[in-house]
Amino acid sequence: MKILTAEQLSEADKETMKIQDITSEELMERAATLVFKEIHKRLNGAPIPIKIFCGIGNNGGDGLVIARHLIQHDYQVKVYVVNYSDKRSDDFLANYEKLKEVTNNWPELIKEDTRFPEIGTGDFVIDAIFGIGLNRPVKGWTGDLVEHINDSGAFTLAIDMPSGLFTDQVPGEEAAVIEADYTLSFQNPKLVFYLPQTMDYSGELQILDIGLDKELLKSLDAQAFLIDKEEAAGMYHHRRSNTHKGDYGNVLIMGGSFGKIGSVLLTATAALRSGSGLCSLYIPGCGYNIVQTGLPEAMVLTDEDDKMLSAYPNNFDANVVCFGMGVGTEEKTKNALKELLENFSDPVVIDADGLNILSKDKELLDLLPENSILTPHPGELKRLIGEWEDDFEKLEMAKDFSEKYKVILVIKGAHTFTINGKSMYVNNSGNPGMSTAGSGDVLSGVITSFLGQGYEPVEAAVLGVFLHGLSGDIAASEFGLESLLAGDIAKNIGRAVKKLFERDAVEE
Ligand SMILES: NC(=O)C1=CN([C@@H]2O[C@H](COP(=O)(O)OP(=O)(O)OC[C@H]3O[C@@H](n4cnc5c(N)ncnc54)[C@H](O)[C@@H]3O)[C@@H](O)[C@H]2O)[C@@H](O)CC1
Ligand SMILES: Nc1ncnc2c1ncn2[C@@H]1O[C@H](COP(=O)(O)OP(=O)(O)O)[C@@H](O)[C@H]1O
Ligand SMILES: [K+]
Repeated sequence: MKILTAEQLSEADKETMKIQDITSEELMERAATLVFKEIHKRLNGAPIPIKIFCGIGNNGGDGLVIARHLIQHDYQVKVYVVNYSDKRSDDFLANYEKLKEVTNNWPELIKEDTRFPEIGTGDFVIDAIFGIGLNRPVKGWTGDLVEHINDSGAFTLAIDMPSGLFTDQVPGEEAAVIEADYTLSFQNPKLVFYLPQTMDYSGELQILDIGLDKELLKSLDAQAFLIDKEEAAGMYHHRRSNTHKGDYGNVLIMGGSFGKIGSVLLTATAALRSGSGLCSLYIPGCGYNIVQTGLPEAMVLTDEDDKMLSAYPNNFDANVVCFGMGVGTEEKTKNALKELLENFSDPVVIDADGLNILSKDKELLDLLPENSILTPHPGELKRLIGEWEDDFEKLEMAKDFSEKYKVILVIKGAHTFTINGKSMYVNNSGNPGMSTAGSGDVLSGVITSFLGQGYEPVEAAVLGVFLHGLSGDIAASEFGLESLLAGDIAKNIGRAVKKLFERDAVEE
């Protein structure tokens, strides 16, 4: 799904009104009624005190429409109008009048000197204060109200955006932002929902299709693409019957050092579990028995050094090489990487210490074959591209780096970002159980495998990241978050592929 900016979305609102010949009030009614239906589906008439905080713009207008429907369905609703300005929007005013027609319990005005209403932990708060129209940080008494809501401990549902959150910048230290438990956002996801600095504000996310014109949305340039099951399934290459192992790639994984042979074992297991036809490992001598015993399906070549990699096996005919897990950053090992980059012209996958070597000796970056895939976690990324002020700057720096060296960056995290020049792909699978040693090694194996099987490099990265996360989700549902081992992620890749083509109960 496309991630769009606030400007694109409000433009799409306006264009849709023209195309569908509807008023903005009608569009608001449509959007907010969908929100009401979601709430009604879950509350099912429960007599919980509902407190709706409405701004005076169109986000507040949504809040008023939701209030009207809830009142008409006999919910206990109290509406507060947060009077941060006197410039009420037309649709806010229209819906204010409509609300007065269905209740005598009129909205209460909250102004600068008003004592904030008490909010119990058992209340249900609806945040309709600011949406995508936010144009400056929320401070002063409005900020105090936002903090008051956050401190209440009540379940908070944000409409479109948690109030105080911008779509295109981080809120800033002093600014107040609603910490929502759930966000129902309109039409398309927003980038801030997925960035490490801001993702916690939105809580659980649901995107509501409010029926903006499909053709119009198709024509817009995405700020980024959110990758879910549907997008991943579209990238997957089905295996044909009439094939043999030579059709599925011959990958070489160069990794490990004394005490870190397990890492390369994880990568190779993941490559084979992801469908590689042939998988060979190039490791220091000390790992030979370990790997031959641990993974009989793999072939093993050893370096002349017993404890670390010191060379690249130039005579080995692989179609993809992955380098870096557990290798350390010794000079000898740097030479091994240099030899690889000087002798291999197809895309390579570089992870972990391979990245740290590149960071220490940036001249090596110029040797990277075009479309190579680099898979840094944030620490490795910082060493590679330098410090950033905030997540938005990080993404710009990463795009510049990707363009300059013509490589694909896979920035790992709760939502992994794959960056290919100006294009960004945001992963939407995975769970915190995957914050465990070796899960990155598994990811490199999955990506390497897909690259070896002939996927376009960016698809190998994006699909690999998604399946790695989905496999982690399957493993977590079996073992629980705490017990998840990186090896479990590798083992479940096949199940993850199957799941791509299963229909979820809710979709049916
Ligand atoms: N037809 C439409 O355009 C639709 C709009 N919808 C809703 O409309 C929202 C956008 O509405 P608006 O553009 O009216 O904007 P908001 O309701 O988000 O904000 C209202 C106004 O507050 C002012 N403001 C911004 N930051 C402020 C701050 N920190 N302190 C004080 N005042 C501040 C701005 O002048 C802004 O226009 C969406 O998020 C969505 O909820 C939906 O009803 C769907 C249809
Ligand atoms: N909270 C999380 N939610 C989703 N995925 C996660 C989470 N934590 C970690 N991961 C994933 O697990 C992997 C961790 O990689 P990395 O930090 O390199 O681990 P290691 O170096 O131990 O192999 C990445 O693919 C990352 O996206
Ligand atoms: K809001």
